Amino acid sequence: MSEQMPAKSLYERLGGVYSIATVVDDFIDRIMVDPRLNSNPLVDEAHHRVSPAGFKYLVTEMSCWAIGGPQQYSGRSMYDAHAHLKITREEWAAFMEDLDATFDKFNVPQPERAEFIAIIESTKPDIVLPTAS
Ligand code: HEM
Repeated sequence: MSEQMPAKSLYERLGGVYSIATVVDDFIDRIMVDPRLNSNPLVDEAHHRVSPAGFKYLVTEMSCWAIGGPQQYSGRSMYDAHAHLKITREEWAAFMEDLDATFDKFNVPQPERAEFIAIIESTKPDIVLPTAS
């Protein structure tokens, strides 16, 4: 790439909000019914309490914000949104498998996938707490 051409943000490379919202839509539909996640009664309760549309809105907004889009994330911090759910490492692994399945479905290219996953992984210490084993 020449020096004059600034690198495109991950947000731009993924196709902006219309593409990202489509990916989030598929992903949230997947995780909300995943028995490996809903076997945690706290997650199951929350998955049935929050509206899918609102959940998708917040996850889309956060995703866009985290990867260089113009959006401002207006939701809670990752710690505040998840500490009460006592999410385990096994549940985290299931969540990441669901994410892979969604990326496969939309043929998200490997470099973009890896960048996105690195951002998600950076939130793990706030979501999977040591007390949850
Ligand atoms: C095993 C992993 C995860 C599970 C089971 C999970 C589940 C949930 C549930 C059930 C809620 C609703 C909580 C409530 O209102 O009581 C929630 C909120 C949320 N989650 Fe997750 N989550 C996981 C990981 C992540 C990750 C990695 C991200 C993004 C990096 C994320 C982003 C969000 C956002 C943006 C909200 C909404 C926050 C708000 O209401 O203000 N989650 N999650």
